[in-house]
Amino acid sequence: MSSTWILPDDLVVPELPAGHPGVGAPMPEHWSKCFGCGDDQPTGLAMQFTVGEGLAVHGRFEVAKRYQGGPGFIHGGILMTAFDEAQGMACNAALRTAVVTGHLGTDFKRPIPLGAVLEFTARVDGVVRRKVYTSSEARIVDGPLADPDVVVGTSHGLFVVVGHEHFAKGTAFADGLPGSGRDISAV
Ligand SMILES: CCCCCCCC/C=C\CCCCCCCC(=O)SCCNC(=O)CCNC(=O)[C@H](O)C(C)(C)COP(=O)(O)OP(=O)(O)OC[C@H]1O[C@@H](n2cnc3c(N)ncnc32)[C@H](O)[C@@H]1OP(=O)(O)O
Repeated sequence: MSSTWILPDDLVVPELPAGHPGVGAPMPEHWSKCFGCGDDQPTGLAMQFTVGEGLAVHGRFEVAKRYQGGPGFIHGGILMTAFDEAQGMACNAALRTAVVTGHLGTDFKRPIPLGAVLEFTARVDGVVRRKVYTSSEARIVDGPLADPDVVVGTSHGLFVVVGHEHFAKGTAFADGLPGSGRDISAV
């Protein structure tokens, strides 16, 4: 069973941005302190991304023991976090602008064991004004229960393009600030 997600009739599929790197090119973290992709966030997922076909990206992470929900399996909120990050990175690659998550819906299709290496394929399906419609699926590609033909989870999300003023509101509470080329990046 899967939840329903209807794309709007006025959806516009964006062109690839100029200078878009080729399929397989590594994508840097968008910020070193990000819980999803940062390399300076010790409890985070440290997801790693590469450019996919068209408006898609691929992301990976290994399910560490600290991400346990029920005994032996990933916590559902961690899987949603990984989908959030993957779909946000797809927006970043396709549009090269800052976005935040407005809505995210996930179908949990199979239990995912600790130690599994998950691969996510996430893409931008289209844009309406500031709204960016995205989708993603996850597979276990290594470790326990690995089977790249089985989709273990799917996600649909609506991201919203925001300006710098959105993040300016958070600077007083921030743990570090993205300020250099290393700290924050587009593809
Ligand atoms: C994360 C840090 C990144 C830092 C650096 C970024 C650079 C890198 C760039 C990219 C990489 C991305 C990788 C990140 C991955 C993780 C992302 C997250 O987890 S983000 C955290 C969770 N999300 C929030 O905290 C949003 C909280 N919500 C808000 O701030 C506002 O509600 C916001 C901005 C989403 C919309 O507010 P308004 O006032 O600007 O705009 P209005 O007019 O309300 O909405 C615009 C359109 O969107 C629709 N909309 C808004 N929310 C919706 C919803 N929940 N469902 C359906 N439609 C929604 C509205 O109906 C409207 O549509 P109509 O154009 O009129 O048709």
